[in-house]
Amino acid sequence: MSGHGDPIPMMSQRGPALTGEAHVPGDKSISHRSLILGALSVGETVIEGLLEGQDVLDTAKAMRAFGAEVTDHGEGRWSVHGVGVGGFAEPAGVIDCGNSGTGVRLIMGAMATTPITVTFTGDASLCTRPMGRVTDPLALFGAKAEGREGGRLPMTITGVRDPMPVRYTVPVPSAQVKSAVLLAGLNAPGKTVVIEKEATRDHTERMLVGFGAEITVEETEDGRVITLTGQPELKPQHIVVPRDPSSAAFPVCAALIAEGSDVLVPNIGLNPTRAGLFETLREMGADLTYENPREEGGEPVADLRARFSPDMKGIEVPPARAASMIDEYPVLSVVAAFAEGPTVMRGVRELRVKESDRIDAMAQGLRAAGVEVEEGEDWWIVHGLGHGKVPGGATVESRLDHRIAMSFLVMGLATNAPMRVDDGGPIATSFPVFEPLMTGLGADVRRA
Ligand SMILES: O=C(O)C1=C[C@@H](OP(=O)(O)O)[C@@H](O)[C@H](O)C1
Ligand SMILES: C=C(OP(=O)(O)O)C(=O)O
Repeated sequence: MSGHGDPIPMMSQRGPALTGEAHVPGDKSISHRSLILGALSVGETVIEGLLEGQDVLDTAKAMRAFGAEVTDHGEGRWSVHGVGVGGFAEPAGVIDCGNSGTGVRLIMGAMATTPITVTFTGDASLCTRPMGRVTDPLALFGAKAEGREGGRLPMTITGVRDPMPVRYTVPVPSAQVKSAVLLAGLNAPGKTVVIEKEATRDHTERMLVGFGAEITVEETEDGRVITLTGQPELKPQHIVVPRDPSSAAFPVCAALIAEGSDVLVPNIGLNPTRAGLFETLREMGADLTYENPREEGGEPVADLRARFSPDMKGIEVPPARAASMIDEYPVLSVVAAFAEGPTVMRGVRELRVKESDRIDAMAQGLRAAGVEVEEGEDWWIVHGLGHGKVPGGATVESRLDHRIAMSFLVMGLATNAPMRVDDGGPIATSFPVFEPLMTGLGADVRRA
């Protein structure tokens, strides 16, 4: 999907307290990886609870183009009949990853050590995002990339027949880059080593273990050292995708700011590489509890209970926590507007290269809604006004960015005047049931 349909203007406003249960969809990161690793296995992988957002559907389509048999059995149950490591066929057409950075970067890694030539593209947002961070390490294996200036899509990658294993220190905190190198390393002989100075989400490492690869992780002074032995035969898996903490963030934050609310968000994966937002909210004084904590599929899981929290205080978010909540800064900045005093967010340069420049998109929308924001290249400060004091009444551009659209629609549930976004269409990339889920809690969120 390189284009989007007509814009879908949406609005939200204060209404009754939010109550009830919010069953958010499957985790987007794990859904992409389930399809890709399933396609690289020999035999049939069954996936339950796959996120059926457009980003993941585009990855499913891509896996079919590489020769895997991908079947939708209904109600979130999918199967992938894989072609094995090194078994990708050359696709007949261009691989269009739509809006998805994760999709395009992981698939580039997965094909780079197979001798096929593949052209990748995406929508107007994805075509502005940097791909050099992935094609640089893929070149070390011997893959060649030709794209637009600045390493932008559309881009053609020619995979290498006799790849060399690599040792690579990831220069930016990015699970997508780390994962692309590991997926490329799957079809290189010997040991591929990836070093990350800051821990990022570790789903690829955990899932590779599940699929039967030989992979070790050592915590050292230089960071996390991940060693993968190439050319395994990956064994198909039965995967139950946990619910997405990044989607849970929206009903949780809505409940914290909307008067009188009490919402349960069951079965949320609390892998420490993903749970930074919830820790931050608790430090701000949010009434957010983890009920029924347990382990499922080797991951910590709990039911999140969020209640209206009128007395939250702004805090300095530890920069070391950034990677574990990188997609949650937009909605955190909304909560920060309703807390007392400044919330300081540093070490967040990566926010500038997401689906939009998220610091700029949020800062402009928050200012239009009457909230003071300061910003620098890798930091920003939201000056919270406190509960009941945020004016709102703005129309904000969502910039082809689902998280910007959802964040401002959450904001409108507690501002003095309604909030509008020019296009809620991108929400379907990660959280297609956002609108019915929020209205099911009692929120006044609608197409306008
Ligand atoms: O690996 C992943 O599944 C993701 C990694 C993160 O991106 P970066 O690797 O660019 O930080 C995150 O923002 C994205 O939503 C999903
Ligand atoms: C950054 C995101 O996704 P991606 O990089 O996959 O486009 C996101 O979902 O917030």
